[in-house]
Amino acid sequence: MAVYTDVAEGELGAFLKRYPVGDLLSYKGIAEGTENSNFLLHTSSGSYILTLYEKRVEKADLPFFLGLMGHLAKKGVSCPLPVTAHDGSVIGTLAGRPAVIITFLEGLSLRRPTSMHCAEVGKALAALHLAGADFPMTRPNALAIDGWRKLWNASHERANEVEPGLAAEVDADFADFERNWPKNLPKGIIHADLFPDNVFFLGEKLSGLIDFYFACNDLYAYDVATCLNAWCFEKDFSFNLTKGRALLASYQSVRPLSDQEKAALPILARGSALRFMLTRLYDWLTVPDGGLVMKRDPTEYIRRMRFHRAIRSPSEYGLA
Ligand SMILES: Nc1ncnc2c1ncn2[C@@H]1O[C@H](COP(=O)(O)OP(=O)(O)OP(=O)(O)O)[C@@H](O)[C@H]1O
Ligand SMILES: N[C@@H](CCO)C(=O)O
Repeated sequence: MAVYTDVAEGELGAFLKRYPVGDLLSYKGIAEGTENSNFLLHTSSGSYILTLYEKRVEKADLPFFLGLMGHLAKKGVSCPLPVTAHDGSVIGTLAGRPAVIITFLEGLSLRRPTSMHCAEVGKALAALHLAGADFPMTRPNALAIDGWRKLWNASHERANEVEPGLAAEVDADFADFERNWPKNLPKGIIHADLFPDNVFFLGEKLSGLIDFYFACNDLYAYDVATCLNAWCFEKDFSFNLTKGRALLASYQSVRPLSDQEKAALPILARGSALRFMLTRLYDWLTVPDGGLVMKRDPTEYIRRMRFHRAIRSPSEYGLA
């Protein structure tokens, strides 16, 4: 459930008068999502999404996220467009939270993507990387190695409760990443959280990308590695080579990977698996049960870390 902050109808009606969206007809909270409070609005001019930003999104980062969506949409990436208020501002305040209205995207996210969907994602990710190349703002990745370290320090003591031996396993990974993490690969704007719940489809065609609230400047191949983790593993934690091949081939049909990027995929995929394991582990250990925050299982990403550790050649991901 991701409606942390409730909004009264009168308050919302008054807020909407600031935007060229017509009159409010109805609204409801959206259960999906974990980070922010989202509402679906129906107004006399159509459908919109209202987002109230909660704890993890820094207000100072909002101009980057919203500017990026506007930039990408202008360049033909199908993503929500922030609605500008009559006074020229984009970020307002509602129920004591920073609040934004974005356009509604048609489509559905998938629970069981096929290799055809993986191919669509690969192509869209590469198009996003190209379209972001001339975006003028920058944002460092708050969840790069230093950020992982903070999460790990906060979780280390209780890590073995989740999986016996996890503390020593992750300590060894950190030592490896701090020595060997690739630095000189092509870099630019990445989505950094392009999971199936953030991609909409109409049938087999991708209809849009959402949730740019982890977007930042980092290695393009790291974003590819995150997608391999999020899209190409089955529920039994096996890697689906057909899906990997489809995602990577269609990514490369738009933006070919260099030999260095290909060679780095195993360590990037392992690092990305650690990053999602750590945010999940932190929530698992710190967020009270039965609360509003949806906790995700960290062990799914421990399995992925182990899979990548055993990779001997990037061709095992289906790289041509
Ligand atoms: N522009 C949009 N068009 C249609 N639906 C949207 C749009 N933006 C968000 N949604 C809906 O709201 C839900 C939550 O959005 P979003 O993923 O941005 O939230 P979040 O709290 O940041 O979640 P998380 O970071 O966990 O993915 C989505 O799953 C989708 O159902
Ligand atoms: N995609 C993240 C959650 C929120 O960004 C995960 O699956 O852990």
